[in-house]
Amino acid sequence: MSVLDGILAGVREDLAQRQSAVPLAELKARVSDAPPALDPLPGFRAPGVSIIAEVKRKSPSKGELATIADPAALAAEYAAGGAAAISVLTEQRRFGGSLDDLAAVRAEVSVPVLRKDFIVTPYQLWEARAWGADLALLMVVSLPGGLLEELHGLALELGLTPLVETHTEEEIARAADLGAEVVGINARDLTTLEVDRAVFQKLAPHLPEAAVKIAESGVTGPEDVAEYHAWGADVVLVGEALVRSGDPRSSIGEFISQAGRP
Ligand SMILES: O=P(O)(O)OC[C@@H](O)[C@@H](O)c1c[nH]c2ccccc12
Repeated sequence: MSVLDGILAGVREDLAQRQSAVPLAELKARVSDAPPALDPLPGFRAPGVSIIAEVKRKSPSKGELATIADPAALAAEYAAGGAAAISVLTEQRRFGGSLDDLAAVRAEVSVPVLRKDFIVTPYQLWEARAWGADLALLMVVSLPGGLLEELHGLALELGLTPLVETHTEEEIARAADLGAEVVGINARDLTTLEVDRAVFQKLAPHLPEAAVKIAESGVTGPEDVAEYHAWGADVVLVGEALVRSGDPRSSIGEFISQAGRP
């Protein structure tokens, strides 16, 4: 079983528990009372590079990254540093996240918030919207056949901006067929956990010209952000380097200014 298969098995078990605790009707009621979702596109399309800053406690490849007792406070630092959006990992077993983290971050920041999780069912999109997300991650690798189209359509219906994540040329072709407006290339291969930022360099030319292009993973410092930007990234998603930074607010400032330099 690949790493991804193992993660998805745990996701489905945890999902079953949540579904019995919180019926879909309850989520739908919350969604109908929810304020409109925020549009991330203006921030993503701003001149220079934009940063999505991630709240990430741990990962399958590195284990514990940071003790984040107050995700809202961290997200506030990210927003103060100029992050165009905040990514909140909500997968519990491997990443130590939760929907409570999402709700806490939503209550704190006024920039768009991404639910970063292994979303494989409609219920999880209703959860994302009910707990305040403005974007939801759709990983092409875990959405075979018509499921990608189904969830992409539902996300749009709910007012969520889908971030369609790819890692291969074939997956980019599927995202393009979808008409995806926001397409990420994850430098990390989720079946092996290997990270190679050059994957973005190689595949970026295949991204739909009109799409917002997002480079994900493997950033260790400002020079990596500048390189992703030079390779065509409009947006760079950073987790580990920020949760481990002593001063995430100024780290984000460096990422943005360094990439902006000619
Ligand atoms: O910590 P990094 O190397 O900066 O990576 C952040 C982010 O790209 C990564 O957490 C991620 C990208 N796509 C995902 C899908 C599921 C879980 C996690 C991810």
